[in-house]
Amino acid sequence: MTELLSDQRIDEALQGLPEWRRVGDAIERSAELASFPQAIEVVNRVAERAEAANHHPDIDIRWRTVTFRLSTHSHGGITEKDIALAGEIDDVITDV
Ligand SMILES: C[C@H](O)[C@H](O)[C@H]1CNC2=NC(N)=NC(=O)C2=N1
Repeated sequence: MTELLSDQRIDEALQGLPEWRRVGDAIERSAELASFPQAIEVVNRVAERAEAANHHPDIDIRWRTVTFRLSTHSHGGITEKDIALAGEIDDVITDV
């Protein structure tokens, strides 16, 4: 059962996600890639992970900088689904 996380749990989870920060009812991180094509490659790989998880980030692409914002829209806030996908996004960025 997906539930909204407490502020304490969010803070704990962000300890393990040092690139991410809380922005209101979402968590967010940016990454600067080596090129625009590489930024798009990251977005495509994240899209595959998101589809597999049936959980989708908001994505902002500005040249080489990609910003991912995660919130569980159906719950209006941050759930474990956001924490899990954030970890997967970090893996994609590290591996690209
Ligand atoms: C019908 C489908 O399962 C839902 O709309 C999914 C799709 N992806 C989603 N992504 C996010 N971030 N939040 C959701 O509530 C959500 N719901």
